[in-house]
Amino acid sequence: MTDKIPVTVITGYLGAGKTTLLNRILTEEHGRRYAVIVNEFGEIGIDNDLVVGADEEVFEMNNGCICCTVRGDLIRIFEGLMRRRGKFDAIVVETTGLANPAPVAQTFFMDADVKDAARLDAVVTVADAKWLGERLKDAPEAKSQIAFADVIVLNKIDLVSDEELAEVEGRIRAINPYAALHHAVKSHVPLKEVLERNAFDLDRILTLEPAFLEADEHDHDHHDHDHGHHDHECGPDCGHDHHDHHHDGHGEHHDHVQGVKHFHDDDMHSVSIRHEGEVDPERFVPWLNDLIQREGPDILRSKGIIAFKDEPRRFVFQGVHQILDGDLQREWHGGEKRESRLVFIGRKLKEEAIREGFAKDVLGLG
Ligand SMILES: Nc1nc2c(ncn2[C@@H]2O[C@H](COP(=O)(O)OP(=O)(O)OP(=O)(O)O)[C@@H](O)[C@H]2O)c(=O)[nH]1
Repeated sequence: MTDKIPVTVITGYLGAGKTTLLNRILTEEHGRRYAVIVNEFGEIGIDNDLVVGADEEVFEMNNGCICCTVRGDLIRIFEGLMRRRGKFDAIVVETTGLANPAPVAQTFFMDADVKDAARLDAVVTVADAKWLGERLKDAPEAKSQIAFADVIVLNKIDLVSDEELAEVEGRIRAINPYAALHHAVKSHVPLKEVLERNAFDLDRILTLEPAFLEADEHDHDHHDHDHGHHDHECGPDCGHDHHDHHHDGHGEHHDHVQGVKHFHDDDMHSVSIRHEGEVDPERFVPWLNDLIQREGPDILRSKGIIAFKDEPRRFVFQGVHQILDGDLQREWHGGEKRESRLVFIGRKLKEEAIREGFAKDVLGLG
């Protein structure tokens, strides 16, 4: 797994700050060499001119917005890149003009050659703090981009008040409580928070946000519980769960929970399941496959770490819509609790049915 080239997919709504982030990646001193694939649907290489001072080569995909074309193009470009392996350390795909990052992300699970050579490191969604709230109401693709994210750069915070920021962050968290979230001006985030994070090491995703998970599972309707405090009410020692909240000298905040209001999104949300113990792979795998086949159009992302009976290694899976990928990875450590945790993020998920299915089909209860 480690010798695979990490691929970062940057997505986000029109004008959110993706090119600004890409420029940062290409110009900042980080000692790494990035190959960049820019996705210019129906446009003629405008972004190329905006990518300043890049030593790296920029590959363009000019085509229509159709999944197969995207995959075909990406695979072709990717194969070309792979012939020059050794010239770069990682790949960044910017999906400008492509509302839905699914076909790009799926390529890394579907195509055998691509899968052997590369791994999807993270989907990074750049969001416009000023306009995201509106776009979440009227643009389904803006919502999907939030749901897909492993990392969210909440950009343009210079244009909003603290209250507006708390609101938009709350709305993001209602859809995706799992992504690492960074506030930014001009997409200024420490690049180590965005690139080569191995965000698919699900340990982080499945353990970092317990407060949000609890809230999401049990407290949908209470907008003013513990996490609904405003900044001025909540000092550094207040005891609320601030996670890794810190300043890095540029005014950005990371994984910022403080002051965030809690919302429920009627349309897009997440379901997490935690089973404190092992499961039988003979029961689990068919259940998961069946669920993903049935509900795949609505499940945008699925992720999990599973403790299989009589198996010393952890089974780790992830998926984009119906495309699932999973394998046995490292062994469970001595002190580690053998438990199974799964997360589904999607549209109008049938939460009760998913839970009941897990209890009945996997655990054999009821
Ligand atoms: N006020 C403010 N403007 C910003 C910030 N970040 C980017 N911008 C501006 O927003 C505009 C859009 O930024 P881009 O980086 O081109 O956004 P994009 O997501 O690549 O846009 P498309 O490629 O058109 O989808 C530019 O004029 C940027 O200078 C920010 O944090 N604050």
